[in-house]
Amino acid sequence: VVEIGTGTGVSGLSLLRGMAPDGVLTSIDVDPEHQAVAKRAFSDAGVAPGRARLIMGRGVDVLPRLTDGGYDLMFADAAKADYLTYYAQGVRLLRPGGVLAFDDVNAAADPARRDVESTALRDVAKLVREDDRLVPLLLPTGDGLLVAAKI
Ligand SMILES: C[S@@+](CC[C@H](N)C(=O)[O-])C[C@H]1O[C@@H](n2cnc3c(N)ncnc32)[C@H](O)[C@@H]1O
Repeated sequence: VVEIGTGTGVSGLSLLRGMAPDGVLTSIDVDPEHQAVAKRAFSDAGVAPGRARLIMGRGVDVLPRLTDGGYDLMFADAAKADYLTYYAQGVRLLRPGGVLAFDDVNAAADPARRDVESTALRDVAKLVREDDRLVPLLLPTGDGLLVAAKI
């Protein structure tokens, strides 16, 4: 699994709990303090050190360095304005059958919102919907989780 937006590790712990026992979480965040808190949360929860690979940096800079087809799931919960890059990189990173997940997409549902983040979220939702390589699904959880399986 690759995650963009480690935060304090709440989503990372859920992802780790849902993964195979030997599954590895690669989690990216620009903020070293957030990653330090997440690292502690993982260790307090008994996660073996080798199962969580925390990479500090911007998603747009780190994702291109990761291996093609090497991941089962990508979870995006970081810079909304960069979601277009997360989408393009995510399709490359997933193996067939893998899943892309974008958090907070309904935050941009109002077309009157024209800020960079809202526009990027709407653009990603449209691209995912129209992408023949993906089967999308919008889950009404929180601010909306856009999920798409790669076929
Ligand atoms: C909403 S929080 C993530 C919460 C986390 N996924 C969870 O549920 O526990 C967003 C995180 O994205 C990080 N972030 C912001 N811009 C980023 C960027 N350009 N690249 C990577 N991480 C970024 C922030 O430092 C913050 O920790």
